[in-house]
Amino acid sequence: MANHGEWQFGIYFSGLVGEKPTLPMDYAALERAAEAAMSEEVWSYVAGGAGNEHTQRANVTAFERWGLMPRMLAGAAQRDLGVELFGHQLPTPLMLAPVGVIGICEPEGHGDLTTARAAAATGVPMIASTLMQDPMEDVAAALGDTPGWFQLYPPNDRELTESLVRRAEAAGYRAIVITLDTLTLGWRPRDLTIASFPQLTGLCLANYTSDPVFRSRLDAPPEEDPQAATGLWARIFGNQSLSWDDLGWLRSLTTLPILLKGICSPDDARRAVDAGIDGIYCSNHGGRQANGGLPALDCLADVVDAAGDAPVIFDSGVRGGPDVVKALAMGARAVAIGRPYAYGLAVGGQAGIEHVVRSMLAETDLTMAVDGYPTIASLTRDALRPVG
Ligand SMILES: Cc1cc2nc3c(=O)[nH]c(=O)nc-3n(C[C@H](O)[C@H](O)[C@H](O)COP(=O)(O)O)c2cc1C
Ligand SMILES: CCCCCCC(=O)C(=O)O
Repeated sequence: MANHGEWQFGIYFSGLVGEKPTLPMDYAALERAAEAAMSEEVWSYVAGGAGNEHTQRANVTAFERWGLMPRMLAGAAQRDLGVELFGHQLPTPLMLAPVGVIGICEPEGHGDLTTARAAAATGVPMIASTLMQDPMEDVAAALGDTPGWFQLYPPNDRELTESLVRRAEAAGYRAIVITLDTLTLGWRPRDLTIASFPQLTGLCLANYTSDPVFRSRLDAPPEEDPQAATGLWARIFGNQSLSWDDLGWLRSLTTLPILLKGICSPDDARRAVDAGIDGIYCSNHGGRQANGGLPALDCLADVVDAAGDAPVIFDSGVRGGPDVVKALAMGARAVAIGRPYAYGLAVGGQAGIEHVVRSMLAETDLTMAVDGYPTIASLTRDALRPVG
């Protein structure tokens, strides 16, 4: 079992003293290193967002509009970052958001397995995307004891949807995250310019090509006719007619907790909880889908209030420890990162993801130490003030 405590600031820092770090120590440097490490196609796809990327930038700057109120003599010499989620105790509130196509961020093309190994080494749960280069069963095995959740893009084929959910359950994933904000792809000018998207997604269909229902829909096995498999995937991927009426059926497929990802409206959060959904994932997909919308952070507090007792997971724009702390203070139960760990993978493989995760946790821990918040429960909205 890995020493998950390695992220604690004192331990992590002592490992760095006396050595010039070989991996970037701040987000801007990480971005520069990732751009240098990736091909133009991969960089455009991963770093890019919808439209002129206003929402993507606003996701990040929204955190600058909130300041943490430092409290003195608050008993924060020892911190406990543990949180409870669906009956499981997690060592920290950080999670790895689903990043489909992450295999393209490393030359060998097994980025999903590498991510799972980094998750296992750090104890930070991974949310495995439907769009992976390795089947979900292999990724679950690489996670070991570290929790994995399965992110579902519900296809336009009920039998296939059911098969994917049952496989996730059998493989040991502990929750199903249904992404609702990408039933069709957003307007992404960088990808439209480079026209690389079809080739990139065609590489990430392992969960489909390994599925008996998907295979039964093809005249020839995907190994013999990959083009037909990609064509079928393109036809069934997006279920744009999915509606609130389908939630009961999705709920009936599994006893695992179900979360809905892409929820920014408090009305939607309320409706989801009323429909028996167990958790809300407040996110605008890192600004990759709809441009011109609100920064996800601006939606978080209302979504938390509407969700009642249901836990809320947050992502979009989290770039460092203080952002994690602010989202928790707004009421998120856990906070996920997307691009930061994809960049870590590109820059340093498994060690690169671990570095990004441990740095973010060390900075979260240190922020809580310096600002006087010993536990996640001590972080309430009272810890936040609008800047200016
Ligand atoms: C390259 C890339 C691929 C993504 N693929 C998925 C996916 O397969 N499923 C999903 O629900 N979200 C996906 N997302 C969105 C992330 O889960 C997350 O919402 C977003 O990255 C958070 O914003 P951040 O990148 O600013 O941290 C993807 C994001 C990126 C950058
Ligand atoms: C046709 C839609 C593919 C979605 C690919 C993965 C994803 O979510 C992303 O943001 O990119």
